[in-house]
Amino acid sequence: MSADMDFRLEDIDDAEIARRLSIVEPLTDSVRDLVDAVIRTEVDDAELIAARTAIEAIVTRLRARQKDKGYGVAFTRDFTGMPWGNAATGARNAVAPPLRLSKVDGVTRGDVVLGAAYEGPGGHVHGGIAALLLDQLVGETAAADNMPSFTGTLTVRYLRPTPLGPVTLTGRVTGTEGRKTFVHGELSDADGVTVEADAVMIRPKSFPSRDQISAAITGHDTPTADKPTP
Ligand SMILES: CCCCCCCC/C=C\CCCCCCCC(=O)SCCNC(=O)CCNC(=O)[C@H](O)C(C)(C)COP(=O)(O)OP(=O)(O)OC[C@H]1O[C@@H](n2cnc3c(N)ncnc32)[C@H](O)[C@@H]1OP(=O)(O)O
Repeated sequence: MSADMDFRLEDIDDAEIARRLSIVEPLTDSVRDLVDAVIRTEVDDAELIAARTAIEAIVTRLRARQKDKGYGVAFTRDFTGMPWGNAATGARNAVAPPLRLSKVDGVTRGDVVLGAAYEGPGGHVHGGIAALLLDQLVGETAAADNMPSFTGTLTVRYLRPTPLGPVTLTGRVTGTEGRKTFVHGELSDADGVTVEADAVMIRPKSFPSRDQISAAITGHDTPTADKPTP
């Protein structure tokens, strides 16, 4: 598995990450807004056709220079990950709601608003979207030292329909056994839990160590703690 994974070095510091995010996040937000507008607009056909022409022109401009495949996962020298294409959280991915998770006292938590783009049953969240968010939640909950575990098994129980709107995710580790980490995750609306998940997360035996990734991206044997010169 590791052979296919796209790790690369972005030799930048925190200020440069913040600068890039300040440019791309508003762009991604605009595209997210576009998706929502295309779903909800009631303008006439001529306006829809005009919009399509304008959007196609923008796509052509953006494709003037582009990567061959997905964004991959870039790391800085001090091992800050930049998974900006990630389907649930990616800063450059308008498909991502986007989910932002943080860990406090062993609990991973995040709030996100799910709008029209995430609909399954009318007015309610698509079951696949709930599973996507829970998968990311259990992944980040199991991750240690910025090194991921992969989802081996994700069991999802839909307790009641989740209305579109604000939801909260919480996850906690319930046990470990060798390379396996067991995680429980919940997705809730204002009235309580709507979907819950239990996951077996596995640190693959073939996955490179942090030092090996560092060596691969920097050409050195060990990660350097030094920040690059801006
Ligand atoms: C990516 C780089 C990131 C850098 C990040 C920057 C920082 C970010 C930090 C955090 C981000 C988090 C982002 C999370 C994203 C969401 C998570 C996902 O969506 S992951 C994608 C979906 N999952 C897959 O594609 C797995 C595909 N499957 C595999 O790769 C393998 O099958 C794998 C790793 C699951 C197991 O492979 P083996 O070769 O290591 O496993 P063996 O050695 O056979 O078994 C080890 C133990 O695990 C059990 N096991 C194996 N497969 C299992 C399974 N599918 N379910 C349950 N248990 C399983 C076995 O029974 C064994 O248990 P016994 O030690 O005997 O007790």
